[in-house]
Amino acid sequence: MIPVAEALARVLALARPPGVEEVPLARAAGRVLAEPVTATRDQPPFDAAAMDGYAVAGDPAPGTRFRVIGMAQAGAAYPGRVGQGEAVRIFTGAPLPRGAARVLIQEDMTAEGDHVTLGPAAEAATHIRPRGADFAAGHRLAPRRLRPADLALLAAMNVGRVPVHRRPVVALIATGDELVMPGEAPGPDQIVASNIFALRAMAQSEGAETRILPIARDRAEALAAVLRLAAGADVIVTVGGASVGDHDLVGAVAAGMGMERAFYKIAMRPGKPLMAGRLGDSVLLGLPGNPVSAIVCGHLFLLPLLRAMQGLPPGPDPRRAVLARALPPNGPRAHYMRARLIPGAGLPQIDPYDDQDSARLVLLADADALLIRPPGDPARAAGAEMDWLAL
Ligand SMILES: Nc1nc2c(c(=O)[nH]1)N[C@H]1C(S)=C(S)[C@@H](COP(=O)(O)OP(=O)(O)OC[C@H]3O[C@@H](n4cnc5c(N)ncnc54)[C@H](O)[C@@H]3O)O[C@H]1N2
Ligand code: MOO
Repeated sequence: MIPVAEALARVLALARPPGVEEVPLARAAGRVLAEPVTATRDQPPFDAAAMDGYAVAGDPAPGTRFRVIGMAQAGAAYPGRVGQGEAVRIFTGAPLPRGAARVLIQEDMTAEGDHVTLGPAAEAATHIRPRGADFAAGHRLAPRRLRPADLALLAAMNVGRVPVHRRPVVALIATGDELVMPGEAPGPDQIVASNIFALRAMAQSEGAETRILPIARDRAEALAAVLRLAAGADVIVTVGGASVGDHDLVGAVAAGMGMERAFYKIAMRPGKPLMAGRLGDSVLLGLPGNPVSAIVCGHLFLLPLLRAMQGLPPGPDPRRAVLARALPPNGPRAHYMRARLIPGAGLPQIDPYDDQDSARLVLLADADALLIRPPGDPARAAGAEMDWLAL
């Protein structure tokens, strides 16, 4: 059994970036930018009016009267120059006419015919957005997962095609004679395959493309056939058949197909029988079958692997909370305890469930967090500060 941190390091060492592709901006949401992108223009590209009103020269005193000599609107500049005693009717977003130093907002002006007069309590602001005030040519957006505002920024930078990391392809394989797919009719000795649906959603949330393969029955040839179907995936995730029972075939079958094993068994609860290695061009993650074990291993190993493959910090990043109740000493394996968070003024409180059975999906679905107890963690009093991971 190796420690969790070492297992994670070995999993990450298996990661190979799946490469870079260019996608249209309209399809770049949630993708990870692969290299810095540089603006080739200033925004705004000219000094622009920030309000509707009148563009004038100088810094006129209250009561000044102007002759309106023309109009500027967004998309159509006033071609001439504005001089003393003159004003150009202007609208938000319009280029500021030459000679203008301020935009007087229309609420401060009284209009009569082709003249306007500045009222007594004019606003001091110039209401001008200088050229390049948002960004100048050369502004760089650094690699990151693209959020909606990033897409608007790239659009404003006039970047129509975006270099992004290719989505890792994840093949998910449930193993076991006892399993049927949701919606099928389970026999009397059967249950419904569940955890692969959580793993699939988790992988998709990290930008992966996922394929759920047929359930592999508990015979070596059947498992080998499904593993062959997974060829070409960047990551193959098997669930179940990882432990020491007579029907736990994943390690032996994958080894027979040439898997180079990185490790088998980790000092972690749940998740002890985790294995990882390289099978052909794929990283193979062999997760334990218990629903909670598989999903917790997904948070701790699959998601960091997918993030690393896309050039992101792998995480997971623990946060701090205070224990809502006392805990006895922990054993030799790190324990990732399902827990509820109770928000408070400072750090939240964290309250682990009494029942930490790795088959309890109801509790996992109810939980907010995994409370982390390191191997050999001593007894803890209520109020102790602890690390946790978000679910
Ligand atoms: N003698 C020992 N027995 C077990 C050990 C051990 O060290 N010595 N480890 C236990 C631990 S810890 C775990 S975790 C499980 C993991 O076993 P496997 O990975 O071999 O998983 P299975 O035996 O195939 O299944 C365990 C459990 O989970 C159910 N299952 C499997 N796949 C799914 C799925 N896709 N969806 C929902 N449920 C699934 C399966 O029916 C079993 O109930 O081994 C312990 N035993
Ligand atoms: O440690 Mo196993 O992965 O829970 O029940």
